[in-house]
Amino acid sequence: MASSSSSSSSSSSTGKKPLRLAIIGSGNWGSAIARIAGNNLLQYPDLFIEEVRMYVHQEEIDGEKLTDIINTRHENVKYLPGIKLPDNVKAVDSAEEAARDADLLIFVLPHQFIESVCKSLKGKVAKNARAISMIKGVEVKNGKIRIFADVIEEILGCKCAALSGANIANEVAEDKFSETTIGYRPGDLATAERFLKVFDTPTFRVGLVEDVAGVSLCGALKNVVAIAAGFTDGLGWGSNAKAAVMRIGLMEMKRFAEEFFEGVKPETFTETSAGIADLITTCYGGRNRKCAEAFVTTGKPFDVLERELLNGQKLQGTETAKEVYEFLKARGKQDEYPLFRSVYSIAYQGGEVVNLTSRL
Ligand SMILES: NC(=O)C1=CN([C@@H]2O[C@H](COP(=O)(O)OP(=O)(O)OC[C@H]3O[C@@H](n4cnc5c(N)ncnc54)[C@H](O)[C@@H]3O)[C@@H](O)[C@H]2O)C=CC1
Ligand SMILES: O=C(CO)COP(=O)(O)O
Repeated sequence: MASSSSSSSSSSSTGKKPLRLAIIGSGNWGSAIARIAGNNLLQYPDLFIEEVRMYVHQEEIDGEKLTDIINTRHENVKYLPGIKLPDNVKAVDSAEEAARDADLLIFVLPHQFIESVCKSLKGKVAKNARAISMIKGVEVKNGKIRIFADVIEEILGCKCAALSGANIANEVAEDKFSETTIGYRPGDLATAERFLKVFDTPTFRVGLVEDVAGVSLCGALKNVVAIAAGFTDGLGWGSNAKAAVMRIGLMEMKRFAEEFFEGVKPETFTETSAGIADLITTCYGGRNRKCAEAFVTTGKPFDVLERELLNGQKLQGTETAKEVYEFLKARGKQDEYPLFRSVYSIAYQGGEVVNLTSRL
């Protein structure tokens, strides 16, 4: 596993044109990452074009367009309030405009929107551009499962890495210390190192691992475990129960990845920020945990809780629980993943939450 580094080579010394960065997404995490990327680009003027265009799914807030608010007040008042974005981050309301002439693309949208946004970019991104997926989710379609780095690669035709880690967006935005992990394709360390320059700061330390699928699956599957952790909180079951759910959840995550994806490295799950560290932070401080706790204490369904508690931000864990369950059921394997199965049953089939651990 490579660790974080900061090489000082510049494009002027290599005679290359500076690279244009685009950010496709501007939610809670998208905005936190725009702050880091915008600031970092200014440190490498020979390597990167200063302006970074950020795609904003347009909406009006008190009669004003969100893009106008971001471009004038330099704050995403809805999804990351109270945090100043650098002036070189320019909000645009079309993914196509954000991606125009981009050499590096960051995909950071809730997973349910990625396919339609990528399709709007089909044929409009250079084949030698490089992308990175920060999406925590999987696509399940026609009985097949794919990580979003693969979806992006297939639709756009350019190579795609993945970034995931123990990264509660608000903490990262406040420069509280975090680590993260970039997973890169075999032999493509160069792309990872380029993105490392975009993201690495003294308080946001980037590690590298040659494992796009492992990094992506950690990010997606830990959200299902976080729902279970939230259930234990709602039940008032205490720390031991939550730790048990997290341990069993980590085992199911790892086994699922090894069973259905080739080349996944076990140590991605146990040694990186994308693995065990993200599982811990999400089970203690994330939105999935929070809504699952409220599901138990209020009896309200998840879609209502998402609207009431998250102010437009999106839950990923419930959708992923459903997608993973459907994928497993199609193979008759749902009973081999009892925690994943219990989360699905409680969230979607009216299963009793007190039975969360009865099959484990
Ligand atoms: N928020 C966090 O702490 C972290 C989130 N992530 C992951 O990053 C990804 C993006 O998450 P966030 O930036 O937090 O998003 P978010 O949860 O804040 O979602 C809201 C975003 O979705 C956009 N949106 C709503 N409807 C849309 C549509 N029809 N088409 C396109 N966009 C639409 C909204 O405009 C807004 O930008 C997710 O997969 C999440 O799991 C990863 C690490 C940390
Ligand atoms: O992925 C996250 C932290 O790394 C955020 O998790 P939630 O989506 O549960 O808030």
